[in-house]
Amino acid sequence: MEYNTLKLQLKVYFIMGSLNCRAEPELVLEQALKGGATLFQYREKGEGCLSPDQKNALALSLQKICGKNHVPFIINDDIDLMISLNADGLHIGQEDGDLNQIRSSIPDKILGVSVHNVEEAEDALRAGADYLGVGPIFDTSTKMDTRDVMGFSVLKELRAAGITAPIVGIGGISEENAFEVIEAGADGVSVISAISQHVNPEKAASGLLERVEKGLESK
Ligand SMILES: Cc1ncsc1CCOP(=O)(O)O
Ligand SMILES: C=C1C=NC(C(F)(F)F)=NC1=N
Ligand SMILES: [Mg+2]
Repeated sequence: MEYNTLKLQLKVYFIMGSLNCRAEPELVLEQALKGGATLFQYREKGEGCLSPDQKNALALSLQKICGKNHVPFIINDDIDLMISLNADGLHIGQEDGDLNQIRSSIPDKILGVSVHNVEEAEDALRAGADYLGVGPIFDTSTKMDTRDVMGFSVLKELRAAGITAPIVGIGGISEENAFEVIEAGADGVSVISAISQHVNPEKAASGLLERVEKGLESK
């Protein structure tokens, strides 16, 4: 997908699985999209996450909600699920398989890769990644096995290295710090709990979008 279109879609990238939600996942997603979330990733991970059948059923239900709202639907890790649902894209980590092989198997899909430094970023882009997920920027209790918290510096380093590809920051991002994440060089913010744990996901999404837009204007 064209860089600029994808950069616009990365503004408020909501990620969620059944474990991350306070309320019913479908309801949380509906509200997040209503509030202005621009992209969605279904990430069913962690202790006690859904069984494959339950996961497939929830994925289908969430995909329909994204379709209704004309927001691309991305699957985390599970390429078979992505293919069986004909989802819009896949997000993978450094240890989720050979990137070149995955890229060639889904040439027309959005492919996102988690990276933690310039070297991983350049490798991912060479292999055909469409966007990079960079983090954890701040402390997070949502994912227990993250790399060390890196702060804004990694975003600045990637841009200083001449990387112009779409980048989204992730990890402990909220309305309070979203502006700085954009200023540091990200095209958007990716959040789980700031929306999924909020009593009003619609308000959470719109607040994040407003801070991201302000950050983009200031660059
Ligand atoms: C999936 C992932 N990758 C790096 S941090 C993280 C969790 C982000 O969750 P939150 O937005 O609640 O900090
Ligand atoms: C671990 C992850 C890191 N980044 C992203 C994204 F925000 F999509 F780039 N998603 C993930 N699941
Ligand atoms: Mg992964």
